[in-house]
Amino acid sequence: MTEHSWGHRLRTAVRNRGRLCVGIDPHPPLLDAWGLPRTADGVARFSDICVEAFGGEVAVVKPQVAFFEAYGSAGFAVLERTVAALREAGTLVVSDAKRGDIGSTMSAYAQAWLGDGSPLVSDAVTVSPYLGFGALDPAVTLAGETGRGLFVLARTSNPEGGGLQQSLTAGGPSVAQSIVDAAVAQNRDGNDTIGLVVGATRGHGLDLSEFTGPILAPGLGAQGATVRDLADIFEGSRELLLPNTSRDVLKAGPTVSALRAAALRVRDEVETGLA
Ligand SMILES: O=C(O)c1cc(=O)[nH]c(=O)n1[C@@H]1O[C@H](COP(=O)(O)O)[C@@H](O)[C@H]1O
Repeated sequence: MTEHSWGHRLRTAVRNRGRLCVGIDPHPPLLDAWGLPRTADGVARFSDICVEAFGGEVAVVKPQVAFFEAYGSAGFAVLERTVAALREAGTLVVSDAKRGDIGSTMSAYAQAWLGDGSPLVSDAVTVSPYLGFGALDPAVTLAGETGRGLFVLARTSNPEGGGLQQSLTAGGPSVAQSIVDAAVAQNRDGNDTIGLVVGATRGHGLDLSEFTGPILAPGLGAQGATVRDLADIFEGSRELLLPNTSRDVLKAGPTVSALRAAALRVRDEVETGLA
């Protein structure tokens, strides 16, 4: 593993600041609760508060792109500033864009989220493998070259995911397991460029024993998963487990101090529960 690699950068961040990944999801009802307008300016204020509360405090922050995209170019401008400010503060940013397309188009998405000099450049991006894992190749290559990462959806936290993800491929393993296996093969260079998304809301039924990369586990809090569930579900694959929570922390806003305290409390609970 090189010092420049995503796996190395992430391990260092987690060692210094814990493994919790806090989401920035400016849902319209949260804007209301924070006394902010449902406009790009409201999202900007929301994001500034989050940057102040989480930047340099937690290892990883995951802005959910949809809540910015909803306001068009003004929303994207807020997202650009938010991502840059968090990275400037030393927090790793996983942009939750869930991109996935045919290879030639995937290359453009990869440039947008992982390319040096792109206005939206992030440390990692979430991607969907459901156009075929191989279609992600341009993003895999660029991430490897730039020391950035991908989080590939394998077994999602939502109840609707199972029908597709648990169905069996022609070769035998489930669709979700075939994604895990492809990620294991890609990570053989030791850089752990490929992470997986595996929800914390139920048993995943996957064999993760050969997977050494990061596992982003959403579902903690608002979707019902507890720290105890994380410990049970991810027994044996906890080294780079990054539990994600968004609304459960964000509901503590709008003051910076309350928001930061909520994030650090969940972070500490997670550290204790997974020790
Ligand atoms: O890729 C994701 O981050 C993701 C995958 C998944 O399986 N489930 C899931 O909830 N997420 C995201 O994780 C966040 C969860 O938010 P809360 O339910 O508020 O904690 C949202 O931004 C979701 O889009």
